Amino acid sequence: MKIVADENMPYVEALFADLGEVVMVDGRTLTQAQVKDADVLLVRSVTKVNKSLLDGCDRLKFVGSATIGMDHLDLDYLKQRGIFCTNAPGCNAVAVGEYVFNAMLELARRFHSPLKGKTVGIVGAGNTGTALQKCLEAYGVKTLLNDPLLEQSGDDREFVSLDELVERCDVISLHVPLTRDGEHPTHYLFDKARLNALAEDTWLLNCCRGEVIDNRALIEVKQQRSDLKLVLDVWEGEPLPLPELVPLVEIATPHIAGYSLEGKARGTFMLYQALMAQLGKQVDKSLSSLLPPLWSHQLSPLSVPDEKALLCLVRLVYDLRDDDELFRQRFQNDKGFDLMRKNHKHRREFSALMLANTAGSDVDWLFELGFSGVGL
Ligand SMILES: NC(=O)c1ccc[n+]([C@@H]2O[C@H](COP(=O)([O-])OP(=O)(O)OC[C@H]3O[C@@H](n4cnc5c(N)ncnc54)[C@H](O)[C@@H]3O)[C@@H](O)[C@H]2O)c1
Ligand SMILES: O=C(O)[C@H](O)[C@H](O)COP(=O)(O)O
Repeated sequence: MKIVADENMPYVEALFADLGEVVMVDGRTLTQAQVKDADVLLVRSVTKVNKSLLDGCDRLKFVGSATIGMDHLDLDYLKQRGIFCTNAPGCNAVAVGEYVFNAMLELARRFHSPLKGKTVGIVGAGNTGTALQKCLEAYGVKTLLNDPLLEQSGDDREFVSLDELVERCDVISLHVPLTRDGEHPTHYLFDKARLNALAEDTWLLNCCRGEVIDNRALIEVKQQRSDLKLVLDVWEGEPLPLPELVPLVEIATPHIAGYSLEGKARGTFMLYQALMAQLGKQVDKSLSSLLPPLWSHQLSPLSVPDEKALLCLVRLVYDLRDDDELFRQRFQNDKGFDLMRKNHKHRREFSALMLANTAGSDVDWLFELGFSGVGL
């Protein structure tokens, strides 16, 4: 069996080498010739899997994407060809939730405007939106949710309309798939009119897909409104964001919100499980055996952290300012965006940090936030 896999997918050798020949490729530039004799194709979001890539790939039986987004996959074509296709929903939800929470704490510190006390609107309350909601609720921040599809499906959380969310929230974070059809398309969901409707001093964060915001309109609006604060991890036209937009953004990163070591490993492992099921084989490897152990050092908070101390704790796990700085230096270099993603130093999730000696102190909410506790 020949398995062709994106080189930005960790643990492929460890999980798939028993099953056949593994060939690692650059997913962005993958060609038909490289996939021609593959039985299994493992991709990330940068590979468009469609007729022009797969025409003539007669042996292909399995396509797996180690992502939640599926907008790069031509599902109708794959179905028509009878090629099994799967993705990895939820694999990077914690990573995205923690990235966004982290970014909000950074904005709060930079603009002397505490996160505690604000109302945060979450547009799209699926895996990543819910992970963010969990962090915010652990910290005691009020959230409003907008998700017409979940609302219609009977999800028992409380939902509001997008107009109401925009009107009532101090902070808005986007967590929807990129869709162009159906009753609730998300392409340019934040167009010029909606951007203009944002309340004064709104913080707008986008970690889902660049095209959910009209980026040209965003430039125009932001040039008129210095009160708006932006965090963008995703960009229209990736890997070439509009260069005028980057300096207008407070925190700018190259589509790495989901790039925790745990998140990427979960993505590969979910594809391994799916392929084993397709082959009728037993899963004989475990995710925990692949991941490095939790950090051996433990931290003993002496008192309940205030927002500044919480940010220090969060920065200890992942200092978002490093990626922001690097991105500004490199995004215009040849392949700068993709190289930064390829060489991204895997960050851990909050759970890698063990908090000790917390008995008796009022810090249970830190465990709700995701940190590990000795003996928990
Ligand atoms: N930056 C990153 O690294 C990164 C990582 C993970 C996911 N993503 C992107 O974020 C998206 C969301 O990820 P997820 O794991 O939460 O997906 P998910 O499918 O679990 O949740 C998406 C939610 O959005 C809702 N939705 C769809 N259309 C909507 C609309 N018009 N208005 C409001 N809600 C709507 C859906 O009902 C669903 O509940 C993915 O599709 C992917 O494109 C980016
Ligand atoms: O849809 C997702 O899950 C993420 O956007 C995706 O994982 C980002 O990483 P990539 O697949 O582009 O490496």
